[in-house]
Amino acid sequence: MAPWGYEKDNGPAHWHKDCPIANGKNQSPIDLINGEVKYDSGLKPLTAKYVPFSDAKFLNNGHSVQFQPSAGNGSELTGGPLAVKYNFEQFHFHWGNNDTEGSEHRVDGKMYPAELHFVHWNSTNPSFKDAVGSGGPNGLAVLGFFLKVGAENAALKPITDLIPKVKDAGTSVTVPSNFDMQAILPATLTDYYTYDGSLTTPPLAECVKWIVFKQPLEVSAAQMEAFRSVINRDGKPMGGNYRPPCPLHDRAVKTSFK
Ligand SMILES: O=C(O)Cc1ccc(OCc2ccccc2)cc1
Ligand SMILES: [Zn+2]
Repeated sequence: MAPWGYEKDNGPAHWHKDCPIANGKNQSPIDLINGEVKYDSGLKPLTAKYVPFSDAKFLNNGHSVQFQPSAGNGSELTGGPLAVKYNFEQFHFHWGNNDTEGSEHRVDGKMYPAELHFVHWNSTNPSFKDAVGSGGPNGLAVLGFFLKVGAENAALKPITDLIPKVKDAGTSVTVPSNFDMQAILPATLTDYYTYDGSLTTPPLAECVKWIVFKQPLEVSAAQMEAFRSVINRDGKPMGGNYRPPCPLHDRAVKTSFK
């Protein structure tokens, strides 16, 4: 199979051939149906402590644009449904070619124009890749933020301003060391959905504690257009780099809010 992607000939319907877990019972993303979620008063806010990175790249890997530090620097996530500390690994985006599509998770069937994922790995493992292969749903913790079109997002502007420099697959650029990743996050990380799931791209490992925030972040129309100018490995617009929702099977989706 050609390297996986989101086109007709290599998209989500093909992924099971290389990754049979694609048809597993704990796959992501899912449609978050408010009538079927269960409030859990034990779900406390999350705490993300992000330290500015001195050496990080913003890159186009052919299927997303991704902020990737060269090494850990003590940036970590704790609290919420998490039993231990998770180390920050990377963040990346999924988006559509118009404002009616683009997010991976959906809420009562509604898609947002984009979704931002902050990926963290369970610090009881020696590395990110070990955490992916550690078995069970506690290897990674991914924070999902829906993006909707509205005011310009000043915290994401240093990143969206770099997009023209990574228009083509395989390109990357150094991110200025004064980039403040913490500023992207809302002040309090309180209202979220959480469930056990998987990577939403191959290898589709079922190793993820998903934490999807109810409140979307806003980005301007110009910032959305910047994402839509990105080109994938086949020279086509990368927009549409989202996997459709997967069956919930017998999983529960819990909420930290009523
Ligand atoms: O945020 C997501 O879409 C989930 C997700 C998180 C991490 C991820 O890493 C891909 C990867 C996993 C193992 C080895 C190499 C690369 C792939 C998908
Ligand atoms: Zn993602």
